[in-house]
Amino acid sequence: MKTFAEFGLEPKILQAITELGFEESTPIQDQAIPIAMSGRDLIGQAQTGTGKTAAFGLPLISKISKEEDRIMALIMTPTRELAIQVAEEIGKLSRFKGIRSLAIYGGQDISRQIRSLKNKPQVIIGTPGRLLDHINRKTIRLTDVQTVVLDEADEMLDMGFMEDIQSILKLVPEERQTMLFSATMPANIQKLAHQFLNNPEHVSVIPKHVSAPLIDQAYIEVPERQKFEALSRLIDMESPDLAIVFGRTKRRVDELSEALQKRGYSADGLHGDLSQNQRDAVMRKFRDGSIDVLVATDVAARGLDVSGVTHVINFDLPQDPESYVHRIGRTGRAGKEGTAWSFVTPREMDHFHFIERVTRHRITRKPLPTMAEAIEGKQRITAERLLETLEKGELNEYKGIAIQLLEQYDSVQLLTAAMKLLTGEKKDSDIHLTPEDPMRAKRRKPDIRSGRKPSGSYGSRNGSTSGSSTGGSNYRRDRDSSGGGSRGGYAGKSSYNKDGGAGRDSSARTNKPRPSSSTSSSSRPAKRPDSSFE
Ligand SMILES: Nc1ncnc2c1ncn2[C@@H]1O[C@H](COP(=O)(O)OP(=O)(O)OP(=O)(O)O)[C@@H](O)[C@H]1O
Ligand SMILES: [Mg+2]
Repeated sequence: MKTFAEFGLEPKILQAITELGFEESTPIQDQAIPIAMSGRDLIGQAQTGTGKTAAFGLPLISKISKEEDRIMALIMTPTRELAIQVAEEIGKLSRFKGIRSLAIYGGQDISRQIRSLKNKPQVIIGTPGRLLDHINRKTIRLTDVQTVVLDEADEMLDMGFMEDIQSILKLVPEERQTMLFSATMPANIQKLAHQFLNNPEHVSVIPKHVSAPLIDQAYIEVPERQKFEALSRLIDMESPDLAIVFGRTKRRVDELSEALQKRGYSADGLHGDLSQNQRDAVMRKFRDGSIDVLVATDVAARGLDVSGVTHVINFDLPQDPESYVHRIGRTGRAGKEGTAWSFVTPREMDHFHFIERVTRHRITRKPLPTMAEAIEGKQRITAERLLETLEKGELNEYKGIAIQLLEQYDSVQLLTAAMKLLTGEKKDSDIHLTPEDPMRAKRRKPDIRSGRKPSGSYGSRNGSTSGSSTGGSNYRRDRDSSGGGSRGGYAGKSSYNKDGGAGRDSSARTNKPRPSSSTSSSSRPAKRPDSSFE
């Protein structure tokens, strides 16, 4: 760990870092910042929540002059919410230096973006489709770009952005610096690296486990039809400050957030079929704590940094181990602890063990919380709220009536009644969730059956700046070989697309804003239940 001053960053940037409360650099920052400052291409891998944004953001900002009136740096992200968040972090880091940055993403009024572009931002943070749209309209020119970052690089590849990225990078000068970052770097990232990077340095601070160390991981074996009861008991028992619940499909997210609301939880849903205004509103509510539970598809799995998220719950198991790592990584960030729970139906045990194996983490099995534990959890919270109110004081207005009541009734009984009222009865409303198909174990390739461990992306290159990730994650290779990226090696894959479409009516799907360019949409494999991220 270093102090940021040791990187030779200018005072105005150091001032911003101090203001953000960063005291020491994180390991990925230690390793990546000097290389990035030197101008070399870089592939950076480090656990979720360990400050990769600043690792690429600080060197990028330090190279740009305030006087520039051209786009000097381009950061691409797979989702809109992440583009917004990264733009905010870049904004904070460059505040005193006076660098102008702008998020460019689908779903937002394009003429508004065009107006903002007139302010001559030096840093653009965008999703590929909308970027291409601007490029085609000639509202964005990339001919002066010196630095390109692909955040969540493996996800961009996975979502089928390869062609879009190719088209975009063709327009960026070749003598640029290019950096790829993610917590997971499957072997096929080499394809990206090969094409777009020039003799990159690999920085990997993944120790033994790819998942972040401060996350307590557990699973509950539960049949599909009992999942909702399990969820409400779990939330009651654990009383999270903020929780993210991941569902497999958009329909699932809609049904689940509605069901939670019916039961009296403060929850809302996020997925790719909502309008951007709705998406923004949900994220705003979650960030300011006006909802406690965010129910989301994998659109929220990558990169999102919301402080106070104490719990991640995989209501449905994710499709692949990477997604598991990123989903649970929404908690346990920046040195804080977090808890991740996964619901596993009996038929999904093989798939779950596969996730355990690839992530090299044994996940503790826990029993379904009992009704008594759930009630106890709720009562504990009520007692805490009561005591907080007591400590805050300003209770005089209520004293008169309290004294009167105490003269007439037994104090224990009175308090008990007050607690009951505060805790609230569980509303026994009619909850119906459409069952989801189980997530199946992938078909094994011979090299896995022969006992070779999946390697490469989760390797134990222990803090080194090693050569490359050859060797590779086996299951990624399966996925590639089984259908050009649009179909994977997972037996149940075809159902995801079907469910994804069925989640909303087709008019909702056509709402999905697409870039006008023909380059971007048709070639994209619709491999996820919620592929309308960007
Ligand atoms: N040196 C630091 N000291 C304290 N906090 C930091 C430091 N660097 C970054 N942070 C904070 O840590 C949090 C996580 O950072 P960031 O979002 O960059 O993580 P990440 O590695 O990109 O994670 P993910 O893989 O999930 O995208 C942010 O709130 C960020 O402001
Ligand atoms: Mg990140």
